[in-house]
Amino acid sequence: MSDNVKINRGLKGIYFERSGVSDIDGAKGELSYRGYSIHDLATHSTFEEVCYLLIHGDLPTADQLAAFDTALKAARVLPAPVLDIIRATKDGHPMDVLRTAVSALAALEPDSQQVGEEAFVANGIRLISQVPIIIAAHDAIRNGREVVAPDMDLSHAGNWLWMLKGEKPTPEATRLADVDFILHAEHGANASSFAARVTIGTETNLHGGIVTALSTLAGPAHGGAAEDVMKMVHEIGTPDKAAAYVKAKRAAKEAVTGFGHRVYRKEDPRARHMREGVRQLGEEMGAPEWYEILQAVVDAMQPYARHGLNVNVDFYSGVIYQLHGIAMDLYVPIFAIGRMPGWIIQCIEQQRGNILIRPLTLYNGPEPRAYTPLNAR
Ligand SMILES: CC(=O)SCCNC(=O)CCNC(=O)[C@H](O)C(C)(C)COP(=O)(O)OP(=O)(O)OC[C@H]1O[C@@H](n2cnc3c(N)ncnc32)[C@H](O)[C@@H]1OP(=O)(O)O
Ligand SMILES: O=C([O-])CC(=O)C(=O)O
Repeated sequence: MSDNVKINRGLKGIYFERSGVSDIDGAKGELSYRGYSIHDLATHSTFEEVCYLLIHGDLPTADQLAAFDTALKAARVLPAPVLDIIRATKDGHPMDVLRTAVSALAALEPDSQQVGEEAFVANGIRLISQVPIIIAAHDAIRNGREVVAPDMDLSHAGNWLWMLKGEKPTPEATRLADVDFILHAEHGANASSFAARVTIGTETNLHGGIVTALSTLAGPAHGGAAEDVMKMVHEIGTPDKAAAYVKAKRAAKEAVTGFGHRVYRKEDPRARHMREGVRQLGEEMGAPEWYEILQAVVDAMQPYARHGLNVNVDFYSGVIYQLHGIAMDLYVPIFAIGRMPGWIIQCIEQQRGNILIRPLTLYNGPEPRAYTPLNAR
């Protein structure tokens, strides 16, 4: 095989498709959804509005938003066999349980087999509502609590917190979860969205794409980072130990989790909103030490920042969840709640004028050789 072929390992810097959904300027550290800055959306919008924006292309009018919200609320229901499957798998990692439950929905809900834009939008809206319910139901079941019934008066974020905890969330907690979902909603050709596109490229249904995306999100190099950051914070223990921790990691050439990004060379623009959330919440709850440990890690990583190594979105989110008393293994599923509209619209984009995604690998195995039968080896 030719030595002249250029291999783009990890598809670094490769454009494989056009997309009208989100724009990332990695050099400037900027992100927008459908032309709207992430900062404006995180400050002024709700997750429901952002879902509408991502899926339909424009911000909704009040009537459009009300109709969209009604459709989302109508979908706050799980078929009983899915709850049985959650019970049967309750001791697994919540991400495995979530993926299994979404797979079960594909088998149980006849509409899920349909393809085409209309079907993807309808099934997408249903899944946006079902995913947080699966996560909350699993957490209740594994802790021996009753599954909490959805509250149709609450927003998407409020209802998720209500079903998770069984108590009405404060407006502040609801808003923090809402902003977290907005910030995680969409991010171009990230690994899980790309994987979903590969699946949809074979002309399969939306549930298949979402199951692929969930599998891909789970790893520590992608959505699993928030959980790892929290483990790191616990391991460090106090701010004065952060510098030694970072030094040891760098000496061992190991990644400091929550830092680094394939595209951003400046700070991930989403991190600023999460940082402010951690700082404020920590102060309000009389637990400022978590923020202080995180900032001590940031200080210790300063020498590497000039190489483009900065915090990413997952650096701060874990501490927010911890302050809310949410179990560490739920951090990746929470990311999935936020990323649902991004996956859905990318699956929709992929199937418009679809092309099978099928790159090449350059063979570097053994030269052709004679086959030896088993009894002669
Ligand atoms: C929502 C998200 O998915 S955001 C990402 C969440 N993941 C994490 O936080 C895990 C930690 N980070 C990482 O593992 C990586 O930065 C990734 C996987 C996110 C991106 O990786 P890549 O784009 O492949 O970057 P790459 O691995 O080429 O790194 C470039 C250089 O920065 C270094 N580097 C990258 N990330 C880190 C890190 N977190 N800590 C220390 N060094 C790092 C690499 O060692 C490499 O150095 P070298 O050029 O001297 O070999
Ligand atoms: O874009 C990426 O590679 C990872 C990321 O930040 C995300 O999915 O939000």
